[in-house]
Amino acid sequence: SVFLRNIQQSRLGPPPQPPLIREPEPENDDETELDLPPRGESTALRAVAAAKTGTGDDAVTSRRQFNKADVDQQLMPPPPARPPVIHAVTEEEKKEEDGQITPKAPVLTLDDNSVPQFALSEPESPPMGQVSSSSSSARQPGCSTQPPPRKPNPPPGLMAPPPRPVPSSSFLRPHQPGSSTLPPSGPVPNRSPFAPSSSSSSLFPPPTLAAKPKKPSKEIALAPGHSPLDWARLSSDPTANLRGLPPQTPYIKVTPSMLKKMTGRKGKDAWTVLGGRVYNMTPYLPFHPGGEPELLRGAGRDGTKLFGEIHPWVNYENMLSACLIGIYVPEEEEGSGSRAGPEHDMEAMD
Ligand code: HEM
Repeated sequence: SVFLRNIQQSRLGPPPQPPLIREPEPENDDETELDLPPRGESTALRAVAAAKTGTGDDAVTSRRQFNKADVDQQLMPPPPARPPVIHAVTEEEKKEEDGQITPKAPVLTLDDNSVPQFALSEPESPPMGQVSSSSSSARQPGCSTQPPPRKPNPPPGLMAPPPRPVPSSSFLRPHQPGSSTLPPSGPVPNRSPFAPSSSSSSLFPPPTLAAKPKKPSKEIALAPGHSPLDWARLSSDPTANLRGLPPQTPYIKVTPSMLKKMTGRKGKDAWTVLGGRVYNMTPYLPFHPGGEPELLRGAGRDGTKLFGEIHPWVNYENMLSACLIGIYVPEEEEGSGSRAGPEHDMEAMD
C-alpha cells in the first residue's frame, strides 16, 4: 500500500498550494495618519519575513508588494489634513436658543463624504478646493445670513473662478454713481387706446367714435316724499286735482296770450306746451329732478324744443297726464269758445 501511495503521488504531483490571499492595497493613504494599524505596513513586514525565510512565488510577490508600498509612501505627498467636522450654526438655531419657536432647518454638517453644494444664487461661494483649505471660514451656502467670506486668491494649483456674468439688461445693472436706475430714455410704446397708431389692426374705436366726456349732472337732491315714485303715486290718484282748474272742468283751448300769463309767478300756475298740448307743471315742481328753476324755464311758453334738448327720453305724456289743461291754439280761435271741442281732438284724449 505504501508503494501504491507513492505511485499515486508521483502521478498526481505535489499537492496544490493554498492560494495566496492578498490583502487589498490601501487606496487611501489618509489612514497612515490615523492610529489604525496601517495595512500597507503589515504587508510589508510579512513580505520582509517571507523574503528572509522562504523562496518561491509567495516570497517574490511579497517582495514586490513591499517594494510598491515603500515606494508609494516615499513618492506620494502627505495627504491634506482632515478638516474637522463643521457644524454651521444657523439663524434658526440661534433663535431657538433664544426661546423662539421657528421651523427647524435640518442641521447641515460638513464631513469628508459630503460634497459642497453650490448654487447659482450664491456666486460668492468659495470654489470647491477652498472648503477644506480654510476650515474656519467654510460654510454651507444658505446656512447663515452672514455674507460669505471674502474670496481669497486661489491657492496654487487651483484655477481661478470664472468672472461673474454681466447682465445684459440695463435694468439689472447695479447702480452706479451718476447713472440712473430708470429705463433708458427713448421712445416708449404708448398703449393708450386713443394713441395715434399707424396700424389699423387696433380693436379700439377711433377717437371720434369714443364716448364723449359727460357733462356734470344738474340733478338735485329731491326733498323727502318727492321722489319719482311719489310722483307716480300722486299722479295716479283720481281724487287729486292736479290741473289747478275747478273740478269737472273740461279740456280747454289755450291761446298764446293765455299761456304767457301762466309763468308760475305772482300766484299764477306754471303752464307749458309740450307737443301741442298745455300742461300745468305747478304740482310737479317739487318732483322735478332738474330742480324747480330749470322746470320754470319752460313755463308760460312752448317748451317742446327746450324739453327735447335736455331729456328727449322722458315720457312727459304719461308723467303729466293728470296735469293736462287742454290744447294749444292760435289767438284767432279763442273767440270760438274756451272749451275745446271734438275738432281739437280733446275727446280722443279722454
Ligand atoms: C321744459 C322745461 C324743463 C327743463 C328746462 C328741464 C330741465 C331739466 C334738467 C336740467 C334736468 C337735469 C338733467 C341732468 O342733468 O341729468 C332735468 C331732469 C329731468 N327732468 Fe326736466 N326739465 C323740464 C321739463 C320737464 C318736464 C315737463 C318733466 C316731466 C314730464 C321733466 C322731467 C324730468 C326728469 C324725469 C328728469 C330726470 C331725467 C333723468 O334722470 O334721466 N322735465 N330736467
